[in-house]
Amino acid sequence: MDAKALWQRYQDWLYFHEGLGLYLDISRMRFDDAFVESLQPKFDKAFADMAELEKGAIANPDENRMVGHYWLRNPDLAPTPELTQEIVQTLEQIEAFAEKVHTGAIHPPKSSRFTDIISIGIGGSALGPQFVAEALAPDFPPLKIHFIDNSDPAGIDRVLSQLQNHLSSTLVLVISKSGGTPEPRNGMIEVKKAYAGQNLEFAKYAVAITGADSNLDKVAKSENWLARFSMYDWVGGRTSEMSSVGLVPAALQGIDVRAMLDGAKEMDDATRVANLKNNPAALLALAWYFSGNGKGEKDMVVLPYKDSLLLFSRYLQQLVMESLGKEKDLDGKTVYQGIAVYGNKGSTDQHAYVQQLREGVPNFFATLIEVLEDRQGKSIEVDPGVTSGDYLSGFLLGTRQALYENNRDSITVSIPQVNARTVGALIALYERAVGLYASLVNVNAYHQPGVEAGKKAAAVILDLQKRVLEVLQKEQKALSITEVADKAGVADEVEAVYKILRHLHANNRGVVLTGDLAKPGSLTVSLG
Ligand SMILES: O=P(O)(O)OC[C@H]1O[C@](O)(CO)[C@@H](O)[C@@H]1O
Repeated sequence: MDAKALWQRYQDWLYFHEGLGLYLDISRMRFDDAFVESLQPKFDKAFADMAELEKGAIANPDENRMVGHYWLRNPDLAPTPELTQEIVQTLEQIEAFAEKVHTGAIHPPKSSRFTDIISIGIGGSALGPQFVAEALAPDFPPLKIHFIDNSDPAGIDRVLSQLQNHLSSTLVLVISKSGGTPEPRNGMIEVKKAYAGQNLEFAKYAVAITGADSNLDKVAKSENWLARFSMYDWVGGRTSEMSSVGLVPAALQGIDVRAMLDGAKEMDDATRVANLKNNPAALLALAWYFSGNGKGEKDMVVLPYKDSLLLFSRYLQQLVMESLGKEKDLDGKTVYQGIAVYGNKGSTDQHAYVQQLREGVPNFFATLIEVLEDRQGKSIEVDPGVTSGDYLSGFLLGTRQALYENNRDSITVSIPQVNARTVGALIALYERAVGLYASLVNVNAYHQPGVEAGKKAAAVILDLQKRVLEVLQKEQKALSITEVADKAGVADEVEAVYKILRHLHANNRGVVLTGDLAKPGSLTVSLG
């Protein structure tokens, strides 16, 4: 296409949301009108599915659940007055709690103010709060947030050692929708121990954000924790940023949660429009479908050209991949769906993997996130008439152009600045795009059977460890790895047995491996 035709295509396909000042440009995706027409029936169905979902249909049939994250930013849409009231009241409770913490009306036993937060959670109970903190927390927040999002002992130690002199003024948020996920449970137990080590009564510092009557809720209730906020079963983990999961940490950090909800609501209104060209989420879904042939054949590379949006790509990775990455479609047919998402930030990645994007295997499409405002206030010139922001903008435009010239497609999303409204809008835009795309490819976007399978597999290994230790205790003599596996009744699992023993050995857990480490089959193991 010549420059004039491209300029025309740009204008033909440009979507602009006036209230949010948000642009979406899919002109550099090479679909044609016939393709768009061919998808129209699928879109008609996707819009109808979405309307049903918003009305409270069981949109997650496997878990027999409604999917209601849209009601969080427009409670009047909730299917019953009780739900509407609950959403409104929870928001008020969150704001009142944050206000009391900020003024010191709620304070720790040995200090007049809380100064820090440890947020313990994983997946959707961490990624949204992390993204929003990075994007929106003020430079000097009323409370500084720290995250524990793994069962990594060294990672937990790092957070605790940074806070060792401030634990007495650190609030702990334990966030888990199910209240039974092992990683946050482990994090909570370790953090609790650290508080006990400083003679601090954990319950006076701890806040639970979890489903009513979950294990976590029961613990928090019986130990009389400082506060409990409930998480609804009709909000999925990866779409929970605008529920108490995201709003409690955001409000505590002084982020304008109402503005975030407003931005999301405005975007929801725009993405509810049952007209492809006037609906930015539908345009995104169209572009994804085109690029990957409706089968995820191309990866989505997300490049936000703004440091504060660094974690957007990681946030989207869960939202897109956990929602769309499914073996079976809604009719039970094996489809292996999904779209792989990765990314970091532009223009930094120019000096990392963009080399491959520009010249290497063309198995992706890029999404460039542009922020029109360079910084708050004036910029100095780094060259005559040129600012750092001009460079960043130039790198973005240059990358988009170079990719296109080498037959690599891209989408550009532009927002006026990074603020609570635009961040809320971005989250809502992608939530809806994922929902629509899921309808186009006929998968359930709201369950995660693969993750459950992974959790079960980990439990099997922990059970194996128990049996292996029992054998060693009973035998009280050196054994080969094969003998341990045989005696534990798991001859088929000899390799897993070896790895468990190696891990215990490496951590001085009373297991000693003797022999040539390069030849695992020759090792003997004993308790030492
Ligand atoms: O909030 P929970 O129940 O601890 O779950 C954490 C995460 O685990 C998953 O269920 C599976 O990874 C995610 O969907 C969820 O965000």
